[in-house]
Amino acid sequence: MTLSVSVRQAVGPQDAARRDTKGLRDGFVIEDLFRPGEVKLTYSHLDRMIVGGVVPTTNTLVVDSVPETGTERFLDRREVAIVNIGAAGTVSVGGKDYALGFQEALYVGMGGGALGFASGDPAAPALFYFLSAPAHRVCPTVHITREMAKKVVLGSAEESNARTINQYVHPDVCESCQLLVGLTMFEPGSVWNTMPAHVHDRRMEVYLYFGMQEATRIFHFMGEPGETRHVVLKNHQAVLSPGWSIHSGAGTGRYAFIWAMAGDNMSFTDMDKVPMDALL
Ligand SMILES: O=C[C@H](O)[C@@H](O)CC(=O)C(=O)O
Ligand SMILES: [Zn+2]
Repeated sequence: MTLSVSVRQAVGPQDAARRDTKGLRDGFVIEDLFRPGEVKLTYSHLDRMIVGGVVPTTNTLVVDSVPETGTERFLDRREVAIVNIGAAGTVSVGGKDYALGFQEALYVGMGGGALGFASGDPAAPALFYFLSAPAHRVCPTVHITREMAKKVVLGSAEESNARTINQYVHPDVCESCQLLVGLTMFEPGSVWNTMPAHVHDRRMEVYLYFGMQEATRIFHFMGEPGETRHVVLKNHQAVLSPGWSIHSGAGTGRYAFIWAMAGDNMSFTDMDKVPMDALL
């Protein structure tokens, strides 16, 4: 089977607070996204976000019909954003090809048609990170280059969190219905993301950590501010964040991450900052 879908039901805060490590990981961590020759999708019931990895090798991989959506074609009532975190590859949308280099993205609007994924070199495949949310109108397909991203510089070396948030799918860069997607990169030696932490009950969020050495680990903090837990993540693992949960991590070495959100509004700055005193 080249396309597989696993479903994650929503987990509430009281349930999450009682879970052990395995229970937390089963609910929130996506461990195995990028398998050569496969499309691996996770259908989350958090705002119905679909999170996946597509790694074409010798053959083109196609995403066109996914039974879990209950629609004839995958994009009939959905939009998708694809970010390439591997070697050069091509995404075709309804027959039109878009060459996507490292850290380039493609937004495809509702009704875009079949998606085809190919790698330039099967021995050094593209790694397509795939994010899809329900959509209500057609927005144009946009190839988003690294230069097009809107850059927000945050943090400081003293706080170990000097970083740049590159906003890719964002109202100032590329129109979408629900999806907000970007890529956060760090200055050398800075390892903390999103601290002070925040929540946004209006939107879910998912982080994909990448660009890490084999031995590097992320300690990702989640949970209600007064009831925090951590999960330990390796390179290329993702973690789902419900609206009630903080989402902040520290790496034992260099990393980058892709954040993506879907939900009730498109306002990136609509966050409820969590005072440090509220964290327990
Ligand atoms: O709601 C927005 C998200 O949590 C991220 O954009 C935060 C982030 O990239 C960072 O602070 O490093
Ligand atoms: Zn957030």
